[in-house]
Amino acid sequence: MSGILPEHPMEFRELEERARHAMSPSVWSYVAGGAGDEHTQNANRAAFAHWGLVPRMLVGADRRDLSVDLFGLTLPSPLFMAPVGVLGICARDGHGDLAAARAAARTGVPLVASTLSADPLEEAAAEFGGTPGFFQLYTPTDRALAESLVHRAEKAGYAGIVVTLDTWVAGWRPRDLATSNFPQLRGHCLANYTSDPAFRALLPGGHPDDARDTALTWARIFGNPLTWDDLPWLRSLTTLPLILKGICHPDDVRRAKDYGVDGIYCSTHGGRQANGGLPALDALPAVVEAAGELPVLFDSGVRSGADIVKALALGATVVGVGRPYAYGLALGGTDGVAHVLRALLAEADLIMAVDGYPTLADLTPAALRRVCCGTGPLIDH
Ligand SMILES: Cc1cc2nc3c(=O)[nH]c(=O)nc-3n(C[C@H](O)[C@H](O)[C@H](O)COP(=O)(O)O)c2cc1C
Ligand SMILES: O=C(O)C(=O)c1ccccc1
Repeated sequence: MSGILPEHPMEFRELEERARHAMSPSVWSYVAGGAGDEHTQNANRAAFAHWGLVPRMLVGADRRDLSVDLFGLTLPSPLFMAPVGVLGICARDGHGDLAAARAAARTGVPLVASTLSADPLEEAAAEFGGTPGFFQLYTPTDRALAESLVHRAEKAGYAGIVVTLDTWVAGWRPRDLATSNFPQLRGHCLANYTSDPAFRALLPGGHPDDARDTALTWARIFGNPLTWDDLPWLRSLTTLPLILKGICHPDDVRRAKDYGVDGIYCSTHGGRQANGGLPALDALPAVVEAAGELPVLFDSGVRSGADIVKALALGATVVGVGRPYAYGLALGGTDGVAHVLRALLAEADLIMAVDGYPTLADLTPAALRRVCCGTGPLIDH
């Protein structure tokens, strides 16, 4: 604050605005957009304004500890990068997965690497440095391919497998429909498939040289409408921590526990999949209660350090962001991602200092009050 201006935006609004100009219109509308009229996407954000942290004084919060234990790992902070399947096309050089992985190495903020990536999962893992990484699985209909992806992630050193359940079919996305634009159908971000022998075996010629064949084969096998009956098979694939993403109902949490999963990931996919749903933050308390000892990962609508603190107080073990770091990536590659993550963490840390909650253990629901009307509409553009 002594006169040197920051290179990257300090406010989410400006980050979003500048990212919009840095990205091509089709990438922008895919990343920024959501399902239907984006009511749920915006409600995800607005839900945070319905909670207020109650300041406590004379606590002596001059030192804070934001570290957290997750699956036996000690993370320096409770923030993570949610899986974003098009990081490759968000980055100017086409290697957004590597850039995000390098930002993870630099900040200690783990990346949940998407199945849909421009850089194969092994190459991303090689950039993690000492920071653990997680692999997000879109379970294909082809079981041999699912097994291959999980075993590759194990071999590459990933610390856990996140299985996304809410996206075996793409939601109703007017922005993408209006522009007839779906990146993977244009062959983007399929490196984990094209590098996999089990996927290659499904291609007409056994080789991914024909982009159209590759995209069509991908579209045919991408989405597996899993049921609870598939859970023993999924569980049998790995001894790594298994986390289910997209869980918002306490009964689903209890059932997942019965099948031996290690973590619950409460999310509404950033409002990209189903419109008209409840905000993820409103689902969180019941999910946390049902999860008991199991860690709860949370995302959807987090745009500030204050949002992180509120989600933690409502019981999240760790809190993820999606679009914000994708925007940082579009603006400034690894530096841009690290900037976004550090700004979020610095704000969370300062709020914990000023409001007198020096450790994560101090952040409980008792630190929050329900606020009647919030601050009016918050809209992602
Ligand atoms: C462009 C984009 C691509 C995404 N791709 C994936 C993905 O490949 N796998 C997945 O599980 N979730 C994916 N998500 C959902 C995110 O993991 C996360 O749930 C969501 O972005 C959180 O909401 P936020 O953007 O409001 O932070 C994607 C989100 C965006 C914005
Ligand atoms: O765009 C997404 O959010 C996403 O993860 C996805 C990936 C493939 C098909 C549909 C949605």
